[in-house]
Amino acid sequence: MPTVVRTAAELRAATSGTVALVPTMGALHDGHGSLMEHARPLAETLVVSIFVNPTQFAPEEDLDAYPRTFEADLERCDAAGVDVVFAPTVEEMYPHGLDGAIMVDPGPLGSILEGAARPTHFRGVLTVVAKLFGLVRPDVAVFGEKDYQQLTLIRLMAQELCLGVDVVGCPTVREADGLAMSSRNRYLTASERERAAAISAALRAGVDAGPDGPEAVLHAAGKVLADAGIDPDYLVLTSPDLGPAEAGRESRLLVAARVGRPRLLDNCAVPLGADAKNRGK
Ligand SMILES: Nc1ncnc2c1ncn2[C@@H]1O[C@H](COP(=O)(O)OP(=O)(O)OP(=O)(O)O)[C@@H](O)[C@H]1O
Ligand SMILES: CC(C)(CO)[C@@H](O)C(=O)[O-]
Ligand code: BAL
Repeated sequence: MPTVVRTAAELRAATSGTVALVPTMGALHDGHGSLMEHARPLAETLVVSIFVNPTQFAPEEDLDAYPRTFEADLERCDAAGVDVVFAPTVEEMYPHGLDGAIMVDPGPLGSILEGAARPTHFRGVLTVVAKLFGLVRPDVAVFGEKDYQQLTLIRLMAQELCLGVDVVGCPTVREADGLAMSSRNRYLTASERERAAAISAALRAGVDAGPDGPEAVLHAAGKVLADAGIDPDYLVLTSPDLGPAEAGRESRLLVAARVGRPRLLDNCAVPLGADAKNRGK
């Protein structure tokens, strides 16, 4: 079993050599498993953090209801060869309280897409990730592409604040019908769960329409969502770094939609126009 540590002092004693970190909020599934597998060969010590971070939840969100499955999480970490599970208390992470703390400003990229729907979210995410980097001192940290804007912002933060951590992204792990795995999928009823498959189907339709250009991509993806009765919060095509999409280039198609209780996210790469046609040859 991994060594479970709760404080910064215990963490220091438990880690040595090069360190890889996989930050999570627990309720671990195969998506997290793939991050651990990816991270395992990258360093001598593999640390997984499990911390449901209050500052990234708005008051009306599901902080209290967020699934907590610590014993099962430990088993999963054990199976993935994790050395250390860092599961701090809120007091350990926020010794000066949740309001009085210094917070990381995510800048303009933090207020679009997810940030438009959750205005304080990325401030909380970047702050806790910066703290985790400071506590764990990883050489490398691994995050999922499922939360693409989060990954983009963490990469940017590591560069701009010269944190000396190599930020690595991993592909999204999906259920058999294409739905991106997510801890919040458990909030879906059986009929919502069936309907939710349309989100990844919409992305696939968007990719297929890539050779015909950006408008065709958005139209094809939007139609699949509409046919399933899903009204997306956003469905956008951007450049890989979340700027404007450029014809003839690789782009990113991102979607967020509420299906019943949870807000589901997904995204994928979409080659556009000439680029997509060339790849098809
Ligand atoms: N299906 C997935 N494939 C790959 N990585 C994933 C997947 N789901 C989550 N991750 C990654 O795991 C890390 C921890 O995420 P988190 O604990 O919030 O899980 P989650 O399933 O995304 O939960 P939530 O439902 O709250 O969004 C993040 O880097 C996230 O991008
Ligand atoms: C990166 C993270 C662990 C920070 O709390 C969280 O946002 C998540 O699980 O994606
Ligand atoms: N994986 C993103 C965490 C959140 O929604 O708070």
